[in-house]
Amino acid sequence: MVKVNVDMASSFIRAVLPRLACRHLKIGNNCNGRYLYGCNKRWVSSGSDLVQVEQDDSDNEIVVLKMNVKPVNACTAEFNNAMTKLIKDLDADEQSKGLILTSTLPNVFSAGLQLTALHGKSYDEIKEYFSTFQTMAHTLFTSRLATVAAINGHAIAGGCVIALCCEYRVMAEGKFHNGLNEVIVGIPMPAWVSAYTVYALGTNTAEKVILSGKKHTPREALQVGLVDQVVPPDDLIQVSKNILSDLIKVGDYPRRLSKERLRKELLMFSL
Ligand SMILES: CCCCC/C=C/C(=O)SCCNC(=O)CCNC(=O)[C@H](O)C(C)(C)COP(=O)(O)OP(=O)(O)OC[C@H]1O[C@@H](n2cnc3c(N)ncnc32)[C@H](O)[C@@H]1OP(=O)(O)O
Repeated sequence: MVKVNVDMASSFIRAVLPRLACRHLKIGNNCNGRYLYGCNKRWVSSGSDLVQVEQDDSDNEIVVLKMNVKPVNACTAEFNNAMTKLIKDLDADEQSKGLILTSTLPNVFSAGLQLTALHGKSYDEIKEYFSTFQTMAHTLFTSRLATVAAINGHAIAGGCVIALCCEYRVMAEGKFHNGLNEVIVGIPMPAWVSAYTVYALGTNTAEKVILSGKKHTPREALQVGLVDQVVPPDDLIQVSKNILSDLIKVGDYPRRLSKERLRKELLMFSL
């Protein structure tokens, strides 16, 4: 489990918990299902239905992961752990080449951290919860698989971070927002999230995006580079599949090693 920066956790607790005390958020939590895919020789499962797994091609090369934490895909600890397990299992499965990350919910990709997980919790419990999110993000960011985020709705704060961990981001047109609003909700941005954002957007734009806390429309998100493409909602998955197919055409070994080399300089923020 990765360590969470103590200053960040403590500022978060001071800044945000009083506001949370005023809200009573509820969240759905389904933990019964198991999702199998592929032929008899292999299977991957999150051990829960918080993430649904779909195989997408006869060669078992592409997997679609659908976040499924009603009502807004807030990242519960259970969800973070399920995602981490799934991505690690896929990484270990040589047949798997790429994954598309999307959501089962019609208008929300992810609302980020589960704010209710922080209310009334001890400092150590909050640190532990943060580390489940960071471990999940780190696992996705460093996955050997080609990764595409198919953003089918709002991607806020941690939801935007999950998308930034992917190599390519496609967003559906619509009345959705995409952004890093941490400073608005009172969270000093953790260094590792800033580093991932700089990696995706470049320093100057990342600074503007992070310090403004602005929530962008899909078109605005495209302009600042939070997403690479905006498409009609009905085309989202097919476009994502086409992109992923192109990404995995490249020889697996050179691609894998190059991705590792490109991203490894950021690992210091994640260990
Ligand atoms: C380890 C450090 C990482 C640091 C970086 C990450 C930080 C974070 O992620 S902080 C989280 C910041 N997230 C947000 O500010 C998003 C807040 N939510 C929204 O803006 C909206 O809910 C929405 C745009 C995502 C969806 O809007 P809408 O479809 O209108 O749904 P509602 O607002 O009515 O929400 C439905 C339901 O869900 C509850 N809820 C919303 N967000 C969260 C959340 N993040 N955690 C837990 N619960 C959440 C909301 O309260 C509603 O509950 P009920 O009133 O009980 O129906």
